[in-house]
Amino acid sequence: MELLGHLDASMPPLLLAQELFNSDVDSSAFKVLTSDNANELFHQGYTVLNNVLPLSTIQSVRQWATEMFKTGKMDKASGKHNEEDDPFREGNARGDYTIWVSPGSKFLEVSPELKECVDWFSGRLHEDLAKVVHLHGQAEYQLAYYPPDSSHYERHRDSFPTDDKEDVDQRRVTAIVYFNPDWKQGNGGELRIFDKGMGDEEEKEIDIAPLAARCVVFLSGVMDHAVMPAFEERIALTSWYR
Ligand SMILES: O=C(O)CCC(=O)C(=O)O
Ligand SMILES: [Fe+2]
Repeated sequence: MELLGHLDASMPPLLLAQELFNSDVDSSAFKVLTSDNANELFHQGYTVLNNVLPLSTIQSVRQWATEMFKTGKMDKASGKHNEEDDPFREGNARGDYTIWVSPGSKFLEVSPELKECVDWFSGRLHEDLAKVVHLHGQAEYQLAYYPPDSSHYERHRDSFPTDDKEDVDQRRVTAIVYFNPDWKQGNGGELRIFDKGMGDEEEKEIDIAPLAARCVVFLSGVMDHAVMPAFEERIALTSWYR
């Protein structure tokens, strides 16, 4: 986070990331985004879509993920193994359990509903995002389970800011869908986004409720974010596009 502070001070990360946006976006060809979503992503670095998947799908995936957790099939995200997989993210900062669910993963064979979700991410959403932002085509997908013991994820960023279209290492866009049909105020687990704007105003904290079938999309190298302590089981599927 210290290095990020220095980088941000020399150049607002949103300004850098805006260099990765395509200038002639045909929003009439979008399948899931709206032109408002594309504008928000450019001007503020994040945007929210609601009701992106059927509630029946959401409920099945929730049940399946809970079962996977209870039968010990998910890995503690802070475990050593995962840190080696994903050195960017600090293990002890998070209390969730995860599995990687990229296309071809065995988990997608046993849960057709989870496959439906990953297909949505890797298909329609990815295609729309690629019209807006210069992307290389690689993506990763991770299902996360936060136990209801005030598990959380501390403030962090998913990648370093970049304006380099040839840089294939940095994640560019993060998208997250939530699987919490009965979420209410007090359950916790909000996604907190720290909105620094162009750095000339005071930072704003935006709390986004992890509502079922809601999808939050943000620029991975721009937005600091955290998961607030969860007091009910909290399930999310995250994708990172490079
Ligand atoms: O689940 C969320 O809302 C955010 C998760 C997150 O920040 C991450 O996995 O990097
Ligand atoms: Fe994150």
